Amino acid sequence: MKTNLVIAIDGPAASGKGTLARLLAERYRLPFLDTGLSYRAVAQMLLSKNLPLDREELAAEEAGRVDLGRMDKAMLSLHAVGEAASRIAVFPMVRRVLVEKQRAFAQNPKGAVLDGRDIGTVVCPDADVKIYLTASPQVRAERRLAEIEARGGTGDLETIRKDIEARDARDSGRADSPLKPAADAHLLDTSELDIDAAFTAACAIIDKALDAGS
Ligand SMILES: Nc1ncnc2c1ncn2[C@@H]1O[C@H](COP(=O)(O)OP(=O)(O)OP(=O)(O)O)[C@@H](O)[C@H]1O
Ligand SMILES: Nc1ccn([C@@H]2O[C@H](COP(=O)(O)O)[C@@H](O)[C@H]2O)c(=O)n1
Repeated sequence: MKTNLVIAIDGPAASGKGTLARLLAERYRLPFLDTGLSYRAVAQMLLSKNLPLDREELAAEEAGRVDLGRMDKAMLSLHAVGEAASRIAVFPMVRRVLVEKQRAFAQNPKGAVLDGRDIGTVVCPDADVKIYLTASPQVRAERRLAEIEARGGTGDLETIRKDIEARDARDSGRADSPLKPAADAHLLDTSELDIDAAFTAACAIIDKALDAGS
């Protein structure tokens, strides 16, 4: 019987990684880390100090100050912070510092669920189960808009879709740890799956992998 379980969830912007990862962490009673927040935290620190986003050493210095246990999702969820995060995420020095912290989190004796862009490829290449979650850009933009509207905000679907596509292009196109499925990842397209159906499909993938390993 396996006593330690590491689950890696990767995928493009607004594919539902965080939503799924959180549900899986509850289901399998594992600690959960949204690694995107760590890149957002670095960006937020630079923005709040009026520091430029294009200086690798400065960004790496701020990365050293990130405390994974004290990241405030609500504060970091601004669109502008996500954009800035994807700019500093291209820097190898920043990635090195954050990946070390993320790996330490994944070393929890129980295991962990981590979501991001490079979990299955770089942070936890030996994860027990890797899921690459995706959905069409149109569906992702519709979900993002619904989320904004549910919070009382407004947005333009076309603009959101273009932003999502631009973010995906930057994340997939960078030289260090680009967004891509690990060779042994299970692909899960949720374009036509609601949250419950996506969760059920992911649990089936995980339970099958656990059965095969036991
Ligand atoms: N299968 C699904 N069906 C419908 N809505 C979904 C589904 N999965 C996630 N959502 C919704 O889509 C939105 C984006 O999901 P979420 O924030 O989990 O994505 P993400 O991949 O973590 O985003 P980011 O790239 O910003 O980290 C949320 O409003 C969430 O409730
Ligand atoms: N493992 C990761 C996680 C995130 N990033 C970068 O951070 C940006 C913001 O991430 P969100 O998931 O919170 O939207 C994202 O666009 C990536 O550039 C990363 O590089 N690696």
